[in-house]
Amino acid sequence: MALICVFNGPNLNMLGTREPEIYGRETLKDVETLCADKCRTLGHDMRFTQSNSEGDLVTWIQEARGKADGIVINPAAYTHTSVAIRDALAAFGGPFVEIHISNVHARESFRHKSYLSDIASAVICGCGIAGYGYAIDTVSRLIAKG
Ligand SMILES: O=C1C[C@@](O)(C(=O)O)C[C@@H](O)[C@@H]1O
Repeated sequence: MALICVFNGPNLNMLGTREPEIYGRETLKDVETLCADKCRTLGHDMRFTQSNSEGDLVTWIQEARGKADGIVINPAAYTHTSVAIRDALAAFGGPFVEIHISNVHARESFRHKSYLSDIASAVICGCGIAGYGYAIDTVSRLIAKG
């Protein structure tokens, strides 16, 4: 049994009411339920967290080192700005998948740049919250491969 951490960045606590035409009407609780069901089906433990603070995300990634087997992360706006989150993920050592609910490449040009994508095992975007399930499937497969 593996441990998969699912980390969520700023404003994702407002899912469901935040720009629903872009992010849909499902809440972060719905995302958590989807991820928990997926991890249970695959036989994995899960830690699911959200923070509006960059430092919390960096600390959680550091804490995952040596404890978690893989990470699924939606860094939200920090995707486009954070060298600190990139550095923490580079030091993690295991597979991580970057996920975005919306298709960031079909949006404003500042969202086309990610500080993480080139070191991620995979990047999923534009699939809605279903993308979290695909990300967990991918991380699980990579963990099994070793
Ligand atoms: O907050 C978010 C959410 C997002 O990561 C997504 O899931 O589509 C896309 C980001 O550009 C944005 O800042």
